[in-house]
Amino acid sequence: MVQPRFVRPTKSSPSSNSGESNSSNLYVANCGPAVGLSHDAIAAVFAAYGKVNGVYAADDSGVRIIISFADPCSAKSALEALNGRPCPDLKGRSLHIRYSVLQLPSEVNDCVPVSLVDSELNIPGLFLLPDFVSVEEEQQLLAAVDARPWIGLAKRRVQHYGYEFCYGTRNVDTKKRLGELPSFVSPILERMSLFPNFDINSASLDLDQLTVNEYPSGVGLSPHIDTHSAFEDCIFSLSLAGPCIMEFRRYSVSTWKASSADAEKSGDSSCIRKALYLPPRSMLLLSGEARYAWNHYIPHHKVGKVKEKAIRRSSRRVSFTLRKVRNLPCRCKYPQYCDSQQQM
Ligand SMILES: O=C(O)CCC(=O)C(=O)O
Ligand SMILES: [Fe+2]
Repeated sequence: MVQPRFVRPTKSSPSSNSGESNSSNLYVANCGPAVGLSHDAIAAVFAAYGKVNGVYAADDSGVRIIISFADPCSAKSALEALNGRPCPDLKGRSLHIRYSVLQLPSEVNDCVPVSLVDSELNIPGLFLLPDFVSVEEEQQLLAAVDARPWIGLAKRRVQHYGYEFCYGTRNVDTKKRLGELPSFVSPILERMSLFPNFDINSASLDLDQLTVNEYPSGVGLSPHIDTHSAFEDCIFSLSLAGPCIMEFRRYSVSTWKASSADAEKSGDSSCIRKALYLPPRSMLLLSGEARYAWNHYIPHHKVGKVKEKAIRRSSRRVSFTLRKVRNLPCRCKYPQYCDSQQQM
């Protein structure tokens, strides 16, 4: 079954009025499977306010969920009773609750024209190299990760090497080094200098963190900027097994907190949108402006349109995201998106 998609009501949305809403859906932060609270346990608490149609993961964090009530009055009562207070039946956790609205399929599918080459996007610091690995190397890399244990998230599977990536904080624990990167990525690391115009400081090329993502068809990734304080300038992503469309969004009004999908949900800031087709075996590099100021996003679609042709996602796409963990605060030129440079 396709999971419904929800967004927070915008200020101009007809369903919202000065923070009030007639939505029957609530966005609830600070509870979920990642803190030992099952969707059933959460549903039981909210059911005290009316019929609950469903509980859904709001994102991959495991601590943000959507409660869908049958009736808006139930949502209102639950919000008023539970928001901002410790909930004894949910391990005493304080719930942060807002209204959420169901996104219509037409809104989900409003796609931007998709480019096949990086230069067409005109985003400084974004590069795509097709055929970065051969078909044989692709098979070997897939076999190597398939021989190792996967970690199951709500909609996709992941593996972490070098340092573990924590989805709740979107950061790494620098004290928990898992070890060297596995030897199967060594040939890729040696090839990074193939990127043209490659005058980036070499410290950020000493890559020490690898996240392997396996996306089933139709599964994407919420818009985000990789946390500035977590990783250095260069972020590489190798696509294997299947293609995807990656969208890039630059929001005119944004804060670093907005990068964890909030920018998309808040709806109160306009953005420039561009999209690029990532074929299997290609390597993407996000650096400079592309890395620090643009959200990247993989739409949750099974079929995308590329140059008027429908492109069907294959049964899986596996990506290798290679980054360098940052040990000192970020000093980039984009303080509005930078958690290291926030004014208190
Ligand atoms: O799958 C990809 O290519 C991108 C993954 C990504 O953006 C991330 O792990 O932060
Ligand atoms: Fe990312």
